[in-house]
Amino acid sequence: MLEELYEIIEDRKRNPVEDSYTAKLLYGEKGINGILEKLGEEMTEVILAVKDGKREEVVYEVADLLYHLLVLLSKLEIRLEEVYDELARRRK
Ligand SMILES: N=c1c2ncn([C@@H]3O[C@H](COP(=O)(O)OP(=O)(O)OP(=O)(O)O)[C@@H](O)[C@H]3O)c2ncn1[C@@H]1O[C@H](COP(=O)(O)O)[C@@H](O)[C@H]1O
Repeated sequence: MLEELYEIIEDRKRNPVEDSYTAKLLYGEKGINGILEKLGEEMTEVILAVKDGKREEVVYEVADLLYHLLVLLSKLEIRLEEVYDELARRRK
């Protein structure tokens, strides 16, 4: 799932169609700061949902957070495999 979504994001990077939220994030005038702002907001929304004990909202907000993390990785040209390799390196 994460790989598939990452590939769709990469496709939007190559072919930035006008109605794409992803393309707006990747090529917005705020640059990487726009993506970082959204990540901060989404992390806060996860924390608030956890504190409110709203399980369904936690799932929803974590999905938002993962999507925005993938957009960040794509912007920085970091492949998911690099993150997987790092996790594998730490595995005990
Ligand atoms: N998985 C996602 C996804 N998750 C979250 N979001 C967007 O992230 C934003 C979350 O922001 P907020 O929580 O602040 O909600 P909001 O108030 O609607 O957002 P803003 O108006 O404040 O930006 C929403 O606009 C969501 O639509 C996503 N946008 C796109 N995707 C996937 O990305 C791919 C490419 O989509 P497009 O870029 O739309 O073509 C497709 O496979 C989509 O399913």
